[in-house]
Amino acid sequence: MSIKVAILGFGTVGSSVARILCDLKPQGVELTHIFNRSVARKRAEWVPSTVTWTESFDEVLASDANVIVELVGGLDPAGEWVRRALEAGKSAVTGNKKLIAQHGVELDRIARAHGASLFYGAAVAGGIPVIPGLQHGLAGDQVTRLEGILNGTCNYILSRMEEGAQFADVLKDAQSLGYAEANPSEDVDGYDARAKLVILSRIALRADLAVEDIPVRTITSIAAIDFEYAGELSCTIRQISRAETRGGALLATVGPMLVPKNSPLAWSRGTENMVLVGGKYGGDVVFSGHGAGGHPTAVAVVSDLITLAHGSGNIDLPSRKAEVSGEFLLRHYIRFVVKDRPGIVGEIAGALAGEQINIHALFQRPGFGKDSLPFVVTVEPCTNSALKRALAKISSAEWLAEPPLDLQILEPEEPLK
Ligand SMILES: NC(=O)C1=CN([C@@H]2O[C@H](COP(=O)(O)OP(=O)(O)OC[C@H]3O[C@@H](n4cnc5c(N)ncnc54)[C@H](OP(=O)(O)O)[C@@H]3O)[C@@H](O)[C@H]2O)C=CC1
Ligand SMILES: N[C@@H](CC=O)C(=O)O
Repeated sequence: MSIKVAILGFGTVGSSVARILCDLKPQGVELTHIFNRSVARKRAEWVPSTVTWTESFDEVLASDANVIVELVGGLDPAGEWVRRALEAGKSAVTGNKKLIAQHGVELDRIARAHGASLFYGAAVAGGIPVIPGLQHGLAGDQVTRLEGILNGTCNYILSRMEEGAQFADVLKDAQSLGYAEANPSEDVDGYDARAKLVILSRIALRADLAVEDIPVRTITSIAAIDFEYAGELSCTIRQISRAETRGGALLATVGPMLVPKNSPLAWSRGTENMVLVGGKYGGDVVFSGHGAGGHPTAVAVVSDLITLAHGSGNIDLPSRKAEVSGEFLLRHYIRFVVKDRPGIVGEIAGALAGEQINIHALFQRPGFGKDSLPFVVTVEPCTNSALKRALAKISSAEWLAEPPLDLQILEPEEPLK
């Protein structure tokens, strides 16, 4: 089978897809159209003259291109364009995790109803073949657990902060290198990773989760001092996404966590992503590689195009709607910054004891002024809600110089009692 391809969106990923198609010329894949707003400024001399540059989606829809590659991003108007293309019987390939997390099930239904296919291998973990790996390679297992690093921008920021860089500087670098989303809050506040976790949960756990049900935490509250205290616990800090089935329940969460330095997750640097998949029959499988950036992501898009050109469709793995709980039972790291005076630790211990939460350790580095003194309390495994109630009891204490930072510590979880 031969496919004619129209790329929608000639930005970081779209231009890399065009570049790879022009360089590799994969058999049966012909680039025919490039669509972008104000397209004249996008023209590149390395694109063959046979390719039509256009600002009109209707022109693409009316053309003989039978596959659209949506790399515009966001829900609107990109979602409407994908829907209209599928309804016209054209297949679609996209890297748009926001769209697939929220409307993937419905778009897949539309594709099947019109004899088309919908591929989104680039939507999770950039160039790492985790989606085809789950859809094909692990379809024969019963996956019960997903855990990993799903956002390259956060990993880039946190691994650079670990080396001493400042948050604002590294975020700027991530934006200029094309890793960050158009609105970087999607990355640093956890929404991008959450959308990816929803997609992976659908494929691997066969659970259809509502995006907004998964608790997310921002990485913007992490400070240099947290890497120092994390180091004293033989840990570093990474944005971790987790989902697992436990009994009848589904637990899921996204946010910065303390990761033991001997965990493979701690070794990931820069834009590397890593996904650990736990299967009932096959045990653990790890996927890793570059999760952001034009070329790695474009590899996933071009691989989807080659799969389509070979006439292969997706395996239908039905998912069921599932309710989410964020109540993992884990140790926590709590960093306080206080206006120092006697009795503070006693008040904290009292608030924790009121929720049956036991202190595990207490760290206080010398060398800080009394007006803004950071110290850390770690606690034995407890749920988020119990800890939240305990911290609420001291939230208006006059000695708090800033709200406490609470991070889960990633380690094998104690069995639920
Ligand atoms: N960058 C990455 O590392 C990865 C990105 N993705 C996903 O891939 C998609 C594209 O990302 P990326 O290439 O980084 O984004 P960019 O912002 O670099 O590219 C988007 C392109 O779409 C164009 N565009 C935006 N809105 C419109 C519109 N309304 N009409 C016509 N053209 C429009 C933009 O034009 P203009 O230049 O005028 O803004 C730009 O050329 C997103 O869904 C993203 O989440 C997935 C994995 C990794
Ligand atoms: N902004 C995203 C890009 C890839 O999905 C990220 O940083 O991971």
